[in-house]
Amino acid sequence: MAPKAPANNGAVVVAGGHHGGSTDVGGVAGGATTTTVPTSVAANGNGKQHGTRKQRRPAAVVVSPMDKYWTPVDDKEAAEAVDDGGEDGRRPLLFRTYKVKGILLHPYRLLTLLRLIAIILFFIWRIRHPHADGMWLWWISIVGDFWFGVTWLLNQVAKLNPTKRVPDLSLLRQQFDLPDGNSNLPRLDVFINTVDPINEPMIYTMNSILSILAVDYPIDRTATYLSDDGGSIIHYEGLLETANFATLWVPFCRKHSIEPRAPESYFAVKSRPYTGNVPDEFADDHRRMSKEYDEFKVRLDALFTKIPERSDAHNAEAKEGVKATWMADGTQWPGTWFDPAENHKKGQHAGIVKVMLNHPGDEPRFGGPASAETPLDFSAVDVRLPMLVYISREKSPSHDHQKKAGAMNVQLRISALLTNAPFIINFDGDHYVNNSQAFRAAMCFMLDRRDGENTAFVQFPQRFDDVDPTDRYCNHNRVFFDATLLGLNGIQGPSYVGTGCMFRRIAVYGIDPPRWRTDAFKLVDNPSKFGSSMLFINSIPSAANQEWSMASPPAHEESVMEELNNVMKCAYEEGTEFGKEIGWVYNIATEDVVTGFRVHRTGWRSMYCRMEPDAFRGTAPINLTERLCQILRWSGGSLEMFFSHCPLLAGRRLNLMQRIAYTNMTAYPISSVFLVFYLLFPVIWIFRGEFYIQKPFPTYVLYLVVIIAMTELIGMVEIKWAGLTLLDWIRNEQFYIIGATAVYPLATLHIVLKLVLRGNGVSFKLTAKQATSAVNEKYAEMYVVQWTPLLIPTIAVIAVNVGAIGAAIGKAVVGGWSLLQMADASLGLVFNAWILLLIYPFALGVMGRWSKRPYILFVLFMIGFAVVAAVVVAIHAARTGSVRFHSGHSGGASFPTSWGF
Ligand SMILES: O=c1ccn([C@@H]2O[C@H](COP(=O)(O)OP(=O)(O)O[C@H]3O[C@H](CO)[C@@H](O)[C@H](O)[C@H]3O)[C@@H](O)[C@H]2O)c(=O)[nH]1
Ligand SMILES: [Mn+2]
Repeated sequence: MAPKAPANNGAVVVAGGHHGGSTDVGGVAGGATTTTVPTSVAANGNGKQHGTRKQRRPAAVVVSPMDKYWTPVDDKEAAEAVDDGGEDGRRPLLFRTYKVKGILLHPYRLLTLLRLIAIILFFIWRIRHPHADGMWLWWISIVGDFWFGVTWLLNQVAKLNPTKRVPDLSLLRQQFDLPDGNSNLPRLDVFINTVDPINEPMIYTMNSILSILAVDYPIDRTATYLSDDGGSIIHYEGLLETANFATLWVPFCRKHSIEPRAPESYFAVKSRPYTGNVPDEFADDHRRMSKEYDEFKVRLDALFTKIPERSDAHNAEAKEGVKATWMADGTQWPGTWFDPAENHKKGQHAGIVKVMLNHPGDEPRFGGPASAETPLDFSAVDVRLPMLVYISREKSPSHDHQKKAGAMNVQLRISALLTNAPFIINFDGDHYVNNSQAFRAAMCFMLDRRDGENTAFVQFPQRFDDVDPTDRYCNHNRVFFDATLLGLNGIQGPSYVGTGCMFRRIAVYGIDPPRWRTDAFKLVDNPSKFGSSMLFINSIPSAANQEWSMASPPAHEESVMEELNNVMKCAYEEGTEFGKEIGWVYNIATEDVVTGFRVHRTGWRSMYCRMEPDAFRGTAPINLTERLCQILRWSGGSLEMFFSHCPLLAGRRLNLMQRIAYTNMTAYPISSVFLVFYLLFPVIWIFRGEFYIQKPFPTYVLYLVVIIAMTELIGMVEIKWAGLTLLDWIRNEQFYIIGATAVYPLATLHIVLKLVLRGNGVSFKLTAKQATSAVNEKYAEMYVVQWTPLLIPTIAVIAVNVGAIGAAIGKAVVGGWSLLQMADASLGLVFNAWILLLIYPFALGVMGRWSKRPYILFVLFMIGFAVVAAVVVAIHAARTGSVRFHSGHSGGASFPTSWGF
């Protein structure tokens, strides 16, 4: 997204340097969609353009209402950059920095300060009044409230300086694209991972690959590496089909400048404005492509039957007893077989690397007119395809493969030998490029003159296609992606959260950023930590040079092929620093956060890049159980990181605020222990009458009301600057509570067991992706109830709170409450009802299909209250012989707290 360029600002940049007084920045290389609208042109002839004012409005970037409250803060720098016009080899200014306008920022900070004062006063007051009906509960709640206060503060301080950075695509184009259609942009290796063609439907992975191949980036400067952790021939042949289909799809995308460039998503939208240059051919081409794509999908599906049939035929001939899986060329598949056999099963097979599309060379190659083989006219389109490589690393039962992190470290070495691009971008198999300008956008940060060379990675937000409109399970994580990460962006940069992140290769290698290099600095101080491959070690210096450009396609000599085999062996990493100081970090369920942490700790910074339309999109687990498993992995991994890589002790290269942010990001599951206590506390209601956790009660409630109201106020300011909806905010609260009851206590327990008993941490369980195309019903997956013990604690919390409300009603019927007691009791009820409201999405989740009619849930709740109330009345009647109203004495265990927010 891009805040509107300030209209009357002399600093709206058109750097003169390279292009003299040229006003043409609308180069249409590779299907670019940039438009230039010169309003007045008065170049003064010396390369500086004082009289020129242009509104540059890249068509792919739309001004969003989310940007209303932001204002640019780098006008001066931008103006200076225009003045020196890139002279003396100075890099241009490729993004603009925005901060929240004072009208929101000042109240936001002030409210934070006021709430801090309020909670401090609250604690002082509580400590001075140690009165309660149960002192042990009082103590627990004091510790709990203190912990909530601290974590709230940790969470909040990292958000006090939100910073947005908006890439300037047209300036990048102007600075790096050459008039002859070539480009000076740096080279980029794309990593994409998959494990299983069923659990991660292959159609996603192949769509993702197609969208990457069709990206608007110099064709000879990207190479895509698919890592297949299943060693599956289906992926291998699927990728061959895809490479083949890409010869039509990619030129089609370029010819008509279509978006998005993943066919499944493209064809899902029925109509959209045309932005290409050959509108009269579009309708025909579109129809043909749609047909071709359908046929392509049929071919992909057919692989699941074709290959077994082919193999059966071969096996019948061979008659050896083993049922091998055969490749099309009549040789045995080195990876996993359909009928697993020794050395041909998951977790035990040879390594495979196969270049499917070779480097295309740096000369444009135009297609031909429509013909029998090529049904579309590509005579004015560059039909080259970027390089594409299939990798399946060696697996053996004697080695821990370290899941995704292990796969990525192999990609790191293979790509170093083949293309060795200074930059790397990574995708999960189900995430595709939704905005063809995304790679360029990330480059704006890497190449900017300010902190570009100290920037290790550019993280994009994760956006999802398959989430239901109300985002029941908070899959979008809007508060995190649109508020928290902008906060970090104002410190040392966003944390690395996985898919959709561009890296500087040497930062992944653990090398120091320029800012922290001393005179004694050596790029490779100790080669052996990189392992034994000299080819790999020798590739490091060129990876450090972002201008480094491969003159010719990589050679596939025998020696290189041999070395490729060597670096993907399980044993390669023995005695090296891979998984520790080099590459993606091992032995943790969230390799992403901890890898980013290591990079930040080395002194690098990172940048956050949101754009409109979304850069990348993917699928999210919308089944409650899958979603809970996912956050179990995340929270378990985070907590593990808190103990194994303690952010507080990270050293001076990690900004103090960043350290605080990482502490909060990793220690957050601990809060749940207190939270569960609070949420289950109403159980006392059911068995006892009056019960106060803090006396004098009215003052206590007053404090809580103030503190909670302030949280909500802060939240309301936050949703304004972050551009969130109220629902986004509520979902975030709700899922926090659901996580805190269902998952975080378990994650905490896991880690305690691991620390105390040296057991295993939380492991990486793949989230199953649903195949949307396979089912007719929308969000069908959301209605599936999959039983898991993870559901128990939250169900217990629901039961306790329904029980508490029912008991209160029952007691109100039979008890003789005074007005004051009634007031106390109703406060208690508000708390119970509030808990139920927060847990509501979970309750819907366990209702399965019934949740299509949410009123059923209310009916169930009512029945629950009535039943419990009736039981209370009945017990009372049994005890006293009759139902006498106005007897016993009962009160409210009113129980709001200051938790969490
Ligand atoms: O042995 C394995 C297991 C997983 N993966 C890949 O890892 C990716 C992420 O797996 P997924 O099950 O989709 O996890 P998510 O929770 O959806 O992933 C989020 O969280 C992960 C960390 O927990 C990050 O690595 C991801 O980038 C981020 O999208 C997928 O592409 C998998 O193919 C492998 O390559 N090998
Ligand atoms: Mn995923």
